[in-house]
This record gives sequence, C-alpha cells and structure tokens, in this order.
Amino acid sequence: MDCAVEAASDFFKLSSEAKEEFASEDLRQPVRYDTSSKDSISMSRAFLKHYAHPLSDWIQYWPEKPTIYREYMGKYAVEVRSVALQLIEAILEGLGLGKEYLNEQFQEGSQLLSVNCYPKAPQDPVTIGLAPHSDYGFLTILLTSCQGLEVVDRSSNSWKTVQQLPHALHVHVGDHMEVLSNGQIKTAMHRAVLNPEESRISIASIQGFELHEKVACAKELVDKQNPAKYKESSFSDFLDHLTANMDNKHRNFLESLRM
Ligand SMILES: O=C(O)CCC(=O)C(=O)O
Ligand SMILES: [Fe+2]
Repeated sequence: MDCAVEAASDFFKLSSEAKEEFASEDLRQPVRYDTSSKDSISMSRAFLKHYAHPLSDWIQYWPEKPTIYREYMGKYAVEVRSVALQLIEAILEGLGLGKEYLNEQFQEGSQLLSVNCYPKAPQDPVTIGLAPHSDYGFLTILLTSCQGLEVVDRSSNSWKTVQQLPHALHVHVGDHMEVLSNGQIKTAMHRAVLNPEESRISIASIQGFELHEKVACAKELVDKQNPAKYKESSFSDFLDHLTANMDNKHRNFLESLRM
C-alpha cells in the first residue's frame, strides 16, 4: 500500500511537461491526467485516471516514469481488486442474491484507478480539494496518505470526517450498487478537503462492470411493493452523461437514472 502511494507521489513530482503528456479532455482515453484549473468540479486537485483490469490490457498505457510506477501500482491494483470482489460477494449474499450473482460480469468487470494529488491547504477554513460526488461503480476502495476524506452522514445530512487510521482502506458504495440493490444500499456522497498540514495522495479503485454491460435493479429485489426505482445504465452511459454535463451542475448520474 505504501508503495502505491510512493509511486503516485513520485508521478506527481514529475515536470509539468512529463505529466501533460497524459493530458486529455476525452474521458475515454485509457490514461488521463488533468488538474483543477480545467475541470470545474474538482477544485484543487491534480489527477491521473487509468484502467487497471485486465492489467495486461492496460498497463502498457500507464506512465513509464517514475520507473517504479507500473510495478508498484500494478501490484496494488491486483490486490485491491481481489479485496473489492470479496466484499461485493459478501454484499450480494447479504442482499439475498447469493455470492455468485452475476459472477461473470463482476469477474470481467472494469477497474478504474483514480490517482489524486492535493496541495496542502493554504489556510485554516475548510478548502475543498474535490467537490461532493458519488462514484459510478459498485464499490470504491480508497487508500489515502493522510486525512481529508469526508462523507455525508445521511441521518444528520451533514459532512463527517473519515478518520485516518494507519494502513486502513476506506470502502464506499457507488451508484451502481444502489441501482442493483434497488435502493436498499445507498451510494456514498463524499468529497475531499485539503489537509492543512501536508499535501495528500489518494488512490480510488472503482469496481464496475465492463464498459457496455448494463446494470439494472436486480429482478429478485423488484416486486409490486418495490417497483424498480432506477433505469438501467452502463459505465459507457456514465461517461456520456459526464461529457454532456461537463459545464453545468447536473452532473449527478444517479439522479438521472431515477424513475
Ligand atoms: O481523495 C479522496 O479522499 C477522495 C477521492 C475520490 O473521491 C475519487 O477519486 O473519486
Ligand atoms: Fe469519489
């Protein structure tokens, strides 16, 4: 885990030119570097996003520098995906769907790594690094170098700081789990605030289905009393939604799926 943070940190220390090599406004690029100045929703963040599963298909597109990047990030990606799949199985079992439910789609699903770098906060008042959002996939596993993640507590509708525990991973549910469970499990609204003491690295691993595979409410969880609450959608539909709403505030994907 520390190695993945080190690889990320070293990448962001590269010259602007080296990082800009990966700059693209096309959300479908296999690797994409961007900073807050161009992306209105993320407020003070540089990030590198790339796919990670199957690793042999994607690793060739990842940065070659720093030289440790592919090895360290690759190892982390494989390990964290295995944890995510085990957690997803447990959730599916808890929903009464059985742990093998849609097993093929999960096994062949996509994994997106969002590697973020936030500057140290300039002064005391809460400074936002990444604006409130939920993740599109089923489950996100987040590794962070220091405190900065906040989640909405649904009971009080207020922001709660996620405590930084040494060597702990943070797990949260994404939009497609809310859809699959027909609303029984809710997506986690979250944001990142800048840390006043140090710059911060976070690595989000987002587990979804393959690009064009549709996610619908599980028919086992739909009946007369509980009609389907969401339209079906794919990861590709999410990318289209983001592209179409790049410059406005209607970026909430889950809201766009509500029936
Ligand atoms: O930096 C964080 O703590 C959150 C990152 C995040 O939410 C994301 O990359 O989707
Ligand atoms: Fe997120």
